[in-house]
Formats: sequence, structure tokens, C-alpha cells
Amino acid sequence: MQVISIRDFHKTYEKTVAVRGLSFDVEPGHILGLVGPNGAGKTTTMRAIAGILPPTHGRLLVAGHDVVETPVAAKRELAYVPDDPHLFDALSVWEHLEFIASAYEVADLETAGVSLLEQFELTEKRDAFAHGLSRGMRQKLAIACAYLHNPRAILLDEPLTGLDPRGIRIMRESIKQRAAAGAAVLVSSHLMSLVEGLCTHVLILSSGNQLFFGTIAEARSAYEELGGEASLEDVFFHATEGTRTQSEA
Ligand SMILES: Nc1ncnc2c1ncn2[C@@H]1O[C@H](COP(=O)(O)OP(=O)(O)OP(=O)(O)O)[C@@H](O)[C@H]1O
Repeated sequence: MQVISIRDFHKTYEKTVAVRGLSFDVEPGHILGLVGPNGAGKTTTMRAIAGILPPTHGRLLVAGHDVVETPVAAKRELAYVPDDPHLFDALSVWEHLEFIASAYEVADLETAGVSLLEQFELTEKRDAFAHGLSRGMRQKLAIACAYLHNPRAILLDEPLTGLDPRGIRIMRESIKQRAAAGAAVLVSSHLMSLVEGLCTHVLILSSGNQLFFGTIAEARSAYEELGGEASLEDVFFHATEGTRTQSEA
């Protein structure tokens, strides 16, 4: 069963057409990389799936729940971490976890919370206030909060922003672990090497148009003129600097 299922999603902001006709699925265990130049529509897509932005047209399902018609049921099954996570400056690291545990009725905060703090190397910061955390620590805390209620759909917008090399490794491993445990993960990134090494699937967007959706191997073979050895970066530039959509490839 698909955890994230998007059909013919369009979004227009007053005069700007941000996304035109996206359709894709993310299954349990799959990690979909959402890539595209600045302004392609990645954040718009994530915010719509998270139920923050109403779609102009189309159907968005999370764990079978329509995000427009049954938003509470859909939101219980997902976690969304924006590229500039908002924390509560007056709450400590542990109080953030307590707050999320209370909102999502997490039964075993102590075990799950302690384990997440260890995983993200925040144990020593347990009682520190959010306003005193570095950018990378804030990012790690936001992701720890996102994982706490074991969401079936995880949406991460540029999750590596501000992380040091060790933080990047921890984040990548955590995403793989979550997928291996059955989550469907959607990750936006400008780092093609990250997407190539981490993701099972890729969706290439440009100016709101879906240029390609499929596995990484399918992306390479979709553009025969690049030869079978093309990197995802080669595919990305070929797709986004040309004007062809997948059906024309
Ligand atoms: N609140 C808004 N009001 C009007 N237009 C918006 C709004 N948010 C985004 N847009 C426009 O929608 C389009 C898609 O923006 P979006 O932020 O989704 O792109 P993105 O792929 O996430 O870009 P980036 O890689 O720069 O983060 C852009 O043309 C942007 O200017």
C-alpha cells in the first residue's frame, strides 16, 4: 500500500503557478528524493502534503487519508520538517520532546526520547534551551521531534542544512533506518550525490513541471543519450536544462 499518494497536484499562488500536475507514490521503505532548481516547487509540494497549504487541484493522500478532507487523521501519520525548523526558544531540548509526545500521545517518551537524544548526540543538551543551540543542533532536534511519534510518512525539506560531516552521516543513517523500519520518506535536496546515495527513487521538478519520477536506475536509463553510466547530476542537468518531460524522454 502507498503511504504517500499524490494525483494531479496543482498549486497556484495568486498569480504564480508553482506546481502543475504532479503525480507520484511513496511506498513503505522507499526514500524519494525531490530535486529541482530554485523555485521548482519542492517546498510547495511538501507543505501541501503536510496539510499546511491547500492544493489548487488534485488529491493528496497520507496513509490513505485525504489531507484536505481528513486533515487530522492524515497529520497523525506524518512528520514534516521544514528547511528552517521552528523551535520554541523558551523550551529545553527535553521539553520539546515532551510537547510532541503530549500532542501525538506518545506512550513511552522516556525510552524513545532518550534513544533519539543519543542517536542525534543531544544527550548533553537535554536541559539546554533551544535559543542556545547551534543551527546544526536545532536541525537535529527538529528531526528527533519528527521521529518521536513513529510517523508512517516523513517529509524532510533540505534536512542536511547546517549539519557538520558527522551530523550529515547521522542524519543519512537515521533516514535509512526509518525507511528500513517501514516509513515512506520524501527528502528534498540540492545535493545530487546525497540523493544518489540515499534515495531509492527520484522526482525531478522544474518550474512546477514533473520531468521525471522513477527509480534512480530508471532515471539513468530514461536518458539514453547520456549512456548507462550517467550520474544523477548528469541526469539532473540534462532533464532540467532541456525541456522534455518524462513522457517525451
Ligand atoms: N507564499 C507564496 N506566495 C507566492 N508565491 C510563492 C509563495 N511560495 C512560493 N512561491 C512561488 O512558488 C514557486 C515555487 O516555490 P517553492 O518554494 O515551492 O520552490 P522550491 O523548489 O522549494 O525552491 P528552493 O529550491 O529555492 O527552496 C516559486 O516561483 C515561488 O516564488
